Amino acid sequence: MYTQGSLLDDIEEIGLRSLSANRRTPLSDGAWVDVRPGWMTGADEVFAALRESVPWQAERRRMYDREVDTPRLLRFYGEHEPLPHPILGAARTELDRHYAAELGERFTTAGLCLYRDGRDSVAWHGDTFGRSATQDTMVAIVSLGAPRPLLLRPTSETARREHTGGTLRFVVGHGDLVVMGGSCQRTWQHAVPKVSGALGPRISVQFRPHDVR
Ligand SMILES: O=C(O)CCC(=O)C(=O)O
Ligand SMILES: [Fe+2]
Repeated sequence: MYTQGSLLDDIEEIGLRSLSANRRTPLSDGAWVDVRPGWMTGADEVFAALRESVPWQAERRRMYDREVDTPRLLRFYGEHEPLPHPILGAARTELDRHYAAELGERFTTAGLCLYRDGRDSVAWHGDTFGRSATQDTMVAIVSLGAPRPLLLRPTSETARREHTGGTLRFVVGHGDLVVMGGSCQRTWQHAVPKVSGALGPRISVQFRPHDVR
C-alpha cells in the first residue's frame, strides 16, 4: 500500500501481522516482556523511508567537563505531532487495540533512534523519566533494519545475582516487536551494546504512554 516505486515486484507489502502471536516472558519483580518476531512486514522498506525522511538529530550529553555526542541519532515525536510514516500510526493503533485494557491508557509518543552501525549503542538504563519512575507501564519497541541484541537485566545487583537466567538477550530487527511491561522500567534495565564487525544500521521506534520516557 505504501510502496515507494521499487523496481522489485516481489517486495513484501508494508503491514502488520497479528499481535495474538505474542509470547510473554514473566521476569522478576512484576516485570514482563512480550516478543512478536516479524510483526511489521515490509520493514526494510519502512526502514529506508524513515532513514531518509526523519530529521535525525545528534544529542549532546555532558560528560565531566565537556559535551559529547551520544552514540546514536534521535527524533522524538510528541503526542500531537504527525508520525513520519503511515505504518507507525497503524502500529500505534494496533498496539492500543491489543494492550489498552491491560495498560489502562493509550500509547501516545514515538521515540525514534538510529544506530548507524555497530559503534552506535545505548548503555544500561530504564526509561524512568516521568511516571515510569514509580508506576507500572509499557514501552513497545519496533525494530527495523539490521538486527541488534537488545539486552535486559535486573536493576538491583542483588536481583542480578539471584536471577539465575542472567542477562536476557533478544536479537531484534526487520520488523520485530518487543514490549516491556509491568515494573520493567524500574526493576529491570535494558541496553543495546556496541558490536564489532561490519553491521548495517538499525532504527528502533519506541511507543510510550503520556509522561513516560
Ligand atoms: O533501541 C532500542 O531498542 C532501545 C532504545 C531505548 O532503550 C531508549 O531509547 O530508551
Ligand atoms: Fe530505553
